[in-house]
Amino acid sequence: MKWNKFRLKTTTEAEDIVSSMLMDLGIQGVEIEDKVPLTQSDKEQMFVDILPEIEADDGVAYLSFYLEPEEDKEKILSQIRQELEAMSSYVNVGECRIDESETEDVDWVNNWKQYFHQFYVDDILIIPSWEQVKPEDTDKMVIHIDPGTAFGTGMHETTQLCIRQIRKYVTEKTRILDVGCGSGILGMLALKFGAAYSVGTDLDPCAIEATYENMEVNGIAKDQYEVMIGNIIDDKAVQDKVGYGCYDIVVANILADVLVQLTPVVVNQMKSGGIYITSGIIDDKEQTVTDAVKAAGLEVLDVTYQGEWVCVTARKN
Ligand SMILES: C[S@@+](CC[C@H](N)C(=O)[O-])C[C@H]1O[C@@H](n2cnc3c(N)ncnc32)[C@H](O)[C@@H]1O
Repeated sequence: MKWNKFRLKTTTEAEDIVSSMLMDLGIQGVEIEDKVPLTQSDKEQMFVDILPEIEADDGVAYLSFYLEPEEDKEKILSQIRQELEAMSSYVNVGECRIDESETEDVDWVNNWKQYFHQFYVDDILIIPSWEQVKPEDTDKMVIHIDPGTAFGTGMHETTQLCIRQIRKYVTEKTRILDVGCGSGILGMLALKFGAAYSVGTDLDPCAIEATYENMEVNGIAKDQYEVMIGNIIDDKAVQDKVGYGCYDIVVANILADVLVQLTPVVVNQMKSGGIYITSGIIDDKEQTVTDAVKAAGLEVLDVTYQGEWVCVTARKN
């Protein structure tokens, strides 16, 4: 289907209020493009692993929205112009030029793929499953990834922090539990590092589906990596299925506030002497998570950092 795309030029000062006005007029989904640096809180709230490079802020914001061909665009644009006129008495709405174009099917689901290309984390080649391994890389440790709509390209700092800690502690006897497996990247890499067995859990059915697909592309059998849907924090059936006292490593790359609830539960899944690797922690929340880890009876072994993100590694003694 073809869509009419409209791109409204305004200011960063007015972008939120203009965006709300568009929504109030019944427009579903407004894309905001600006160059305002993300705050710590934005980064935590967004917690996505693909972010395009951002240039210096110039105060300009573009709001894009789409209308279906049968919608009365002249009526809607006229309402928008009236609202912008009224707003201009109390906020700098800027130029308010509205450019129109026609676009083919909007591929909301796959647009991110333009930002995901093969790259290295240390000596590990992480490659989208639609790209080819170059001849000079065939001797490398390679992991093929298509996260679909789940998290876990390996590009995010927190995933990389977890990868390094898993590699540090994994042995050939390791049974690892990845809570919040997303694309399955951590559990699969643990197996490539030599672990015996991985279990992944996630709340999100798309993550479970992506993990199965990535296992297949990477030649990982279902008897090496078991994937379970559900919330281990409060679902006893999931806790029972995952099992108690049987993991050498538990990794959880989830936001700090979830880790605080998760830690006292998941400690029961760990063997004595087991390692707990947690990331997803923006630096403001480091203390909150280390406090929760200690309160659950774990000994903090290591705190590592990349950008504004933190990884806390602890042991169950
Ligand atoms: C940041 S992603 C991490 C994905 C992958 N492990 C990585 O490191 O790239 C966090 C994942 O945790 C999942 N999640 C959040 N809360 C959860 C919970 N209570 N139990 C299981 N999964 C959870 C989310 O659906 C998401 O897939």
